[in-house]
Order: sequence, then C-alpha cells, then structure tokens
Amino acid sequence: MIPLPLARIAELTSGALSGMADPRAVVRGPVVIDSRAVEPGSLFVAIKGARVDGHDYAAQAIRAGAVAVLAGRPVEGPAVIVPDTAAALAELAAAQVRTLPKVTVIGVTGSAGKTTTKDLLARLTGRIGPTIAPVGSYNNELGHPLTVLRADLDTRFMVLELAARNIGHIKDLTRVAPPQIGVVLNVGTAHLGVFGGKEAIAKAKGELVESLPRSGVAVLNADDPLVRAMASRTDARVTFFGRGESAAIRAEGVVVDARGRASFTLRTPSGAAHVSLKLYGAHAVENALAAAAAGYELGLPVATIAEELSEATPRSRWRMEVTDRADGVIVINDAYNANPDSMRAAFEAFEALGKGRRRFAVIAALRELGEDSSALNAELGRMAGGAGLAALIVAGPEAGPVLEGAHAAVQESAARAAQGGVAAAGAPPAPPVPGAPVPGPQGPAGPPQMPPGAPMPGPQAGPPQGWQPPGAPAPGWQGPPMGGAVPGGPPVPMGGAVPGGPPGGVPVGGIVPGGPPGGPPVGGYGQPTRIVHVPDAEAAAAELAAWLRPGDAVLIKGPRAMGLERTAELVLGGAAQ
Ligand SMILES: CC(=O)N[C@H]1[C@@H](OP(=O)(O)OP(=O)(O)OC[C@H]2O[C@@H](n3ccc(=O)[nH]c3=O)[C@H](O)[C@@H]2O)O[C@H](CO)[C@@H](O)[C@@H]1O[C@H](C)C(=O)N[C@@H](C)C(=O)N[C@H](CCC(=O)N[C@@H](CCC[C@@H](N)C(=O)O)C(=O)O)C(=O)O
Ligand SMILES: Nc1ncnc2c1ncn2[C@@H]1O[C@H](COP(=O)(O)OP(=O)(O)OP(=O)(O)O)[C@@H](O)[C@H]1O
Ligand SMILES: C[C@@H](N)C(=O)N[C@H](C)C(=O)O
Repeated sequence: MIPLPLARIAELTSGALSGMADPRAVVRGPVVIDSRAVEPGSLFVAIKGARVDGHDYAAQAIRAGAVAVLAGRPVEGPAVIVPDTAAALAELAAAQVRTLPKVTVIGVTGSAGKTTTKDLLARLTGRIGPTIAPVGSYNNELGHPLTVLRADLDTRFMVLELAARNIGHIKDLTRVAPPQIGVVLNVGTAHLGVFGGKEAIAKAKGELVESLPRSGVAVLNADDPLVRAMASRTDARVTFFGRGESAAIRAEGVVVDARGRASFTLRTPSGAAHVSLKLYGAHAVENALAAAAAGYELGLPVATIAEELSEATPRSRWRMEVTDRADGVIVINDAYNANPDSMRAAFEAFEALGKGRRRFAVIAALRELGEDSSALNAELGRMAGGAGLAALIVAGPEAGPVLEGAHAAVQESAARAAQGGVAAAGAPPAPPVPGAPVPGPQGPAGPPQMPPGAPMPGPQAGPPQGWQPPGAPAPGWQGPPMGGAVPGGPPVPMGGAVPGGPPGGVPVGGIVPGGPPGGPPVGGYGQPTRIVHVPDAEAAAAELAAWLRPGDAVLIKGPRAMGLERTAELVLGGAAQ
C-alpha cells in the first residue's frame, strides 16, 4: 500500500485516534482483517464475525507488529475509532485509488466465472505491467477494498472482481475503485433467492457499466441477451465478445477435446490466433473471450493474448480441478460453489471428460434460489439422473427435490427402455455395442478395463449387480451403507425411502430395470443410475471409495456450504488439491 500516517487515516475515515496512538506513526501495510496475518507495519481492521469479534484480537495484532487497529470501539492498544469498520475500510481504499491516477482499474462481474476470468485477465495485464488482483474470490465489501489496498506506486493495473448479493452492491464497489473497463460475463441464477428474479440480477450486474466514464469501455457478452442489453446503460464505448459473428472478439471453430478442453480461433478486428485452453469445460471459452476482449482493449497483440490464454491453468482452487489418480480414476473437483448454470456447465464438461468411463457424481441441493428452489433442484436432479451415470450420490440436507428429480429421470428412462429399447438412464451418451470392448482411457498406460459383460463392481456388501430384464421387480437392496463407512459391512438402508423419493417408487440405491436391449450391461453401462443419499462430504467420499474402480470418472460439485472439496481430497487420498 501507499504508506499513510495514522493522522491521515483518521482524517480519511472520519475517525478518532485512541489508545495513545501516535498520529505520525506510519502504516506501510498490509491492511488485514485477521490478526494472524499481521506483519510489522500493518493496519489491523477489526470485524465482528459469526464466531468471534475481531476486536478481541486487537492486542494480539499490536503484538505482532500492527501500527494500529481500525476499530469500532476502544481496544487494547493504539487505534483509529470509527462508527463502522467495513465502511472505513472502503473509504481508505477509495482514498488510495485517488492517489494512484496512473492505475487502470478493470472490473469483472457476472453470475458465474468472475474469478476464473479475473485470473485470466490478470495474466494478460501482467504482460503489460504490475497488476493487483484478488486472492481467490475476494469480491465483496471486505475482499474488494482489501485487494485495492495492496496496490502501490508501481501498480499499473487492478483487475477486480465485483460481486453482488443485492442491488447496489456493485455500485458501492465501483465507488471504491472506479473502473475504466467493465466486463460483464453473464446473468445467471446465482442467488436468485435474494434478488427475486433474473431481471433484478441483470439490474445489479449492470451497475458496473453504468459506473464507467465516457472514456471507458464496456466489455459485454453478446451471447447473453440480458448482458447484451446493458449496452444501453453506459456512457462508455461498448465492445462485444461471444461466439456469434456480431461479436468483435469471438471464438470460431470451437472444438472440445477428449478431456473437455476447448480450442478455437480467437478472432479480433486486427487478426486471429489459435487458442488451446488448458482449462476444463466449454464454459471456459466464455471466460477466455471476456479476458481476451479486455486485453485487446488494453492494446495487447492477439498472439500474446492467445499465448497467455493457452498457458493458463486454474489459479483459484476447486474450480474444475482435474486430477488423474494413479489408478486412472479421473476426479473433477468443481466444489467451490454451485448454481443451476454452473451445474449444467460442469455436467457438460463431465460428459466429455468421462466419455467411455463409468461415471459417478457427487452433488448437493443448490441454495439461495428462493421460491424457485424446489423446481430448480428437481431440475438438477433430472439432469443428473439422466446423465448416464453409474451412480449419483446426493450429499447433505434438503435433498428431497434433487432426489425426486433424479428418480423421475431414471424411471422415465427405464420405462422408455422397457417400451422401445431406447437406452436407459444409466447408459452413457455413446452406449457401447453389447459385447464390444469397453472404451477406456487413452494410451498404453491406461487402467485395466472392465471386461465386457462383467458385473458392475460395487461395495462388497452389495448384491450381484447383473442386469435386470425389463419389467423385473426392483430388488429391495438399498445400496451401500449410508455413509459407506464400513465397506464390506451389511447394507444399511438410509431409513428406507428417502424423503423426496417417489412414493412407491424406486428405493434409494435400488436398481431400476433397464439396460441395453439384447444383452447384459457392460461395466456399468446400460445399467440404471443408482441414486444414493448421504449426510455429508465425508460420507460421500466413503460411498465413492466403495464403488470406484480403475478408470472411472468422478464429478464433485455442490454449494460452498457443503464443503464437497473435502470429498475430493479424501478421494484423492487426502492430498490437498
Ligand atoms: C470477516 C471475515 O473474515 N469473515 C470470514 C470468516 O467468517 P466468520 O464470520 O466465521 O469470522 P470469525 O467469526 O471467525 O472472525 C471474525 C473476525 O475475527 C478475525 N479473527 C479471528 C480469529 C483470530 O485469531 N484473529 C482474528 O483477527 C477474523 O479474521 C474475522 O475478521 O471466516 C469465514 C470462513 O473462513 C470466511 O468465509 C469469512 O469471509 C467472509 C465471507 C468475507 O466476506 N471475506 C472477504 C475477505 C471475501 O471477499 N471473501 C471471499 C468470498 C467473498 C464472498 O463470500 N462473496 C459473496 C458474493 C458472491 C456473489 C456472486 N455470486 C455474484 O453473483 O455476484 C459470496 O456469497 O460468495 C473469499 O474468501 O474468497
Ligand atoms: N462462464 C461460466 N458459465 C458457467 N459456469 C462457470 C463459468 N465460469 C466458471 N463457471 C463455474 O462456476 C463456478 C465458480 O467459478 P468462478 O469462481 O470462476 O465464478 P465466480 O463468479 O467468481 O463465483 P463467486 O460468485 O462465488 O465468486 C465453478 O464451478 C466454475 O466451474
Ligand atoms: C458462497 C457464495 N459464493 C455462493 O456461491 N453461494 C452459492 C449458493 C453456493 O454456496 O454455492
């Protein structure tokens, strides 16, 4: 940060010095809200949290070298007392930006992909000059100013994330660090509950482009109608990115490889270059184009943009992290957060990454969706239940609608199979010819493949997993023990029919008749999707451990509060990812 004496900090925040604070003592940074992160020369900002009150750590912060505490009440040690510490933090950050007139501020917003785009764009601006960007998702009224306060006189670019949990939030953040370039990715369904509808989300995200000066640039996604419409809400020049011809910065000839990574020609008004992303999922194209468009506006040559985008790997954790286990199991850890759009994107990527493999998914009920919650969660269940998985593990509370949707999809698929031989829900997108070898992972070092016609491996305690002829009664076995904590132990049903399971329908973990007509299933293909409900991330990992065999693929994705990254860590042998 730019060094500031305490007297100036008090002036900027309309605060009062207390606790023998020396007005000439200089804060050189960093500004922190965690006493454990204090360094000599820090300013410690005391915040009241859900568990503890930061004010109680003031003395600890001073002992660790903090020059003073920005506090809401007198504390042990020198302090600047303000009515609202979060508001004072924002004022301090805004003042710092005003002292850095040569810095170009770029704001990124949208319902999904802000962090990924910010990470890509910071790579690009880093090619031009020193760049400050948030750690992880530091994107709200605390994380945003803390990021801004990391800037110093060398800083040329601030690539900032602007989040909104309601109308007005983004406007507030743009007042702290007024952007010259504003990037809007998409208007989705994240936090639909608090906003009350997509129009309100669009209103909130559009506050970014409303804040831009006439000399600025609004970088808008032409493929999203609600974002495209934001062009009328800004004084700034508008440039579009997207996949269609109308976008100045566009992706042409997008292809997705066997690992779910996209390649395309990046077309700009001044030339084109090939991009081959290392990021997983076709949705990464949207983020890459957004970063490319902002980079282009900053004068970067298209070849440099393409080079950086092609080199980029995930910088922030638990977003489409793909790990190949030694036994060939592919684990996709996309557990950072979840909403209907990012769930869909993840399942699309999983279809490519898991092709030719038995696929498993761990998901959980989506949150913060308001009155549409049940319907959207049931829709998620239908998508997952119809995705051709070997098993779907639904973790955590309020899973009723997800389970209901999943069961419905499996049953419909089974009914279709029984009627006309159409592939069952458990069939992969490209079902193998009965009796033909199972397509497996590429390369000679690939894992052993399931022999054709082999029963689908499951927990020791499970019943024989042979294919059930259409119309056969569903066996009463309820799947592996809940939590799967005791592989090899007796199957323990999870309290019988799970709430939300269809009345008189398929029991949780039960087997629905289905499978390719004319022959037994192969290694999990053609069999109906097993649906299991477990209480938490650990139980999901235990469940997976009981099922997984070499060469399988697993997608793990749920809302932040479910902490499903823990499932991924356990499945990966505890190795932190
Ligand atoms: C204040 C704080 O740091 N909170 C974090 C804390 O929460 P909690 O309430 O439990 O705090 P505590 O009670 O433990 O502590 C209170 C304070 O005391 C400090 N302290 C404690 C112990 C000690 O020994 N010394 C201390 O000094 C402590 O540091 C506190 O200051 O812990 C949680 C779990 O780790 C954190 O999650 C919580 O962080 C909050 C949420 C936060 O806002 N942090 C910002 C720095 C931030 O930017 N974090 C981002 C995540 C941002 C975010 O949540 N964004 C919103 C908006 C998304 C909208 C978007 N989808 C859209 O569409 O626009 C979101 O919902 O995602 C990050 O961490 O990446
Ligand atoms: N363009 C996109 N469309 C749909 N899903 C996306 C897109 N980009 C990223 N995702 C998915 O959304 C999740 C969050 O990604 P990311 O952190 O980049 O978004 P974010 O907008 O910063 O999230 P948050 O609002 O919580 O900070 C990940 O699961 C990721 O795979
Ligand atoms: C925590 C917040 N960033 C978020 O994304 N919330 C959704 C609902 C989630 O928890 O996944």
